[in-house]
Amino acid sequence: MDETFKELFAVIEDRKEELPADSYTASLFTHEKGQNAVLEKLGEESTELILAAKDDNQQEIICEAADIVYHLLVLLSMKDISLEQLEKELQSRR
Ligand SMILES: N=c1c2ncn([C@@H]3O[C@H](COP(=O)(O)OP(=O)(O)OP(=O)(O)O)[C@@H](O)[C@H]3O)c2ncn1[C@@H]1O[C@H](COP(=O)(O)O)[C@@H](O)[C@H]1O
Repeated sequence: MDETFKELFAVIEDRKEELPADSYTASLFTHEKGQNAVLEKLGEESTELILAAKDDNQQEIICEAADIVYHLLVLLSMKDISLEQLEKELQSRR
């Protein structure tokens, strides 16, 4: 799992750098709404996650959780926050 997060974050960082035209991730970095594009997505996906949980729909919960993790990593990258910084914060709470 650790590797999956690192690999996904590395792809997101690459997309931020290279901005390929066919990349959804790149489109979030160049969106006319600015950071609001990813913030709105996080809001929408959070609502969808809540609804999936209320419905006790395990598969839907997994999908929405994955959407949130992906968009969260995009937001961290947008704000120049590293995975190590997130890890450090989580470890400080142990
Ligand atoms: N993990 C993800 C990921 N999760 C969700 N999404 C996208 O997030 C978008 C929003 O999800 P929604 O549920 O709102 O779907 P939608 O109805 O199509 O939304 P709209 O875009 O139309 O508003 C969808 O277009 C999904 O494809 C993702 N897009 C990319 N990744 C990862 O990022 C990598 C790079 O992707 P590209 O940037 O597209 O090359 C991929 O290999 C994946 O590993």
